[in-house]
Amino acid sequence: MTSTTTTTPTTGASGAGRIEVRNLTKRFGSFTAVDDLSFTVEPGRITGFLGPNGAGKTTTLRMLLGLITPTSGTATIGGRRYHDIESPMSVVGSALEATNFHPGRTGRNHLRVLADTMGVGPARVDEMLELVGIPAAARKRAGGYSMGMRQRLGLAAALLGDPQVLILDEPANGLDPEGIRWLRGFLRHLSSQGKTVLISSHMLQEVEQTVDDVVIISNGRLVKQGPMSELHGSGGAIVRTTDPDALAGALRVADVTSSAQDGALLVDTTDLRLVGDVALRAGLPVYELRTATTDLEDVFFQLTEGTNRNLGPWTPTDGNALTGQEGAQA
Ligand SMILES: Nc1ncnc2c1ncn2[C@@H]1O[C@H](COP(=O)(O)OP(=O)(O)OP(=O)(O)O)[C@@H](O)[C@H]1O
Repeated sequence: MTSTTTTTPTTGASGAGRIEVRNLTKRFGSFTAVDDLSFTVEPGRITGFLGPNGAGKTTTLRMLLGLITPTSGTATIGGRRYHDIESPMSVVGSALEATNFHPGRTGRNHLRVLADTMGVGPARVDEMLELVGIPAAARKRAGGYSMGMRQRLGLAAALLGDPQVLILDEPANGLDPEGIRWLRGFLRHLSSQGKTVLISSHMLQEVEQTVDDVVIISNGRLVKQGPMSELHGSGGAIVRTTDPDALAGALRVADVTSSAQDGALLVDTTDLRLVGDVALRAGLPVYELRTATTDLEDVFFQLTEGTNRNLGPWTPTDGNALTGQEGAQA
């Protein structure tokens, strides 16, 4: 998959598509759902916003989208709070959940109503339905949609205004493997156009092949921000040869430490070429040489374990609970 990063006029040095969250806190009564959270999301990249259930992801996204008011701190898009953006839907497209459609209305009508409020023509509606792969289904009532179809309709709605920034809450939920593959390619295409793509998930593995960067939270607090590649860790390299002791000695001379592991050597470098060259000079055959990747499930668990709280005092009772407009101003 290509990952070309082009800069569009809207993503220049002004950081028009940059999301900045600074010291963001949200308390519900005495319960702190989001706790002094700061992170940045860059244009032209896909960022995974990750954390276990109840970590505070949706609450953060709702603050970013002006649906609830922060207790303190700021969340801005291109330097402005959502409510201060002139025509927000042409700057930010979002899908906070996939169940929020009027069941009696067809997918296409749903989009047309939205398009009307945004001053977008009907041709764009059909174009978006085509783009997300549900042009035929769009003539059916949304009440009969599968979860995957609702996700696609939500995506089409988010894209109607051709926004610079896309914010999707658990977009892979309900998609089959083919759907997830499609979503990955689709989001990659958008980010290669310079758009900012932020997607939340409670499963690192679900998005590991999709995202460039991660922001991991637990208990409402940041536990890690950085490129996805960092999570795979500099776990060193694994090398297998006929005489591990001899190779360990040769590596030591080259200033590289190593230790025995299951008949192979775990080498303290990720420079595979160096290890191969050392083995060659030592006259040792190499049967296996690879980067020692870390198990992502373990990484996620280690980063968030012990800090994960149980669900807070409030649990949504139905699918629409999280779209409540508490604190929202039109
Ligand atoms: N309106 C509210 N009133 C009280 N508590 C709330 C409210 N909204 C969310 N919470 C609580 O805040 C915490 C964070 O919830 P949030 O939905 O943001 O988590 P999440 O990371 O999105 O989790 P999930 O992956 O399960 O959607 C949870 O414990 C939740 O019960």
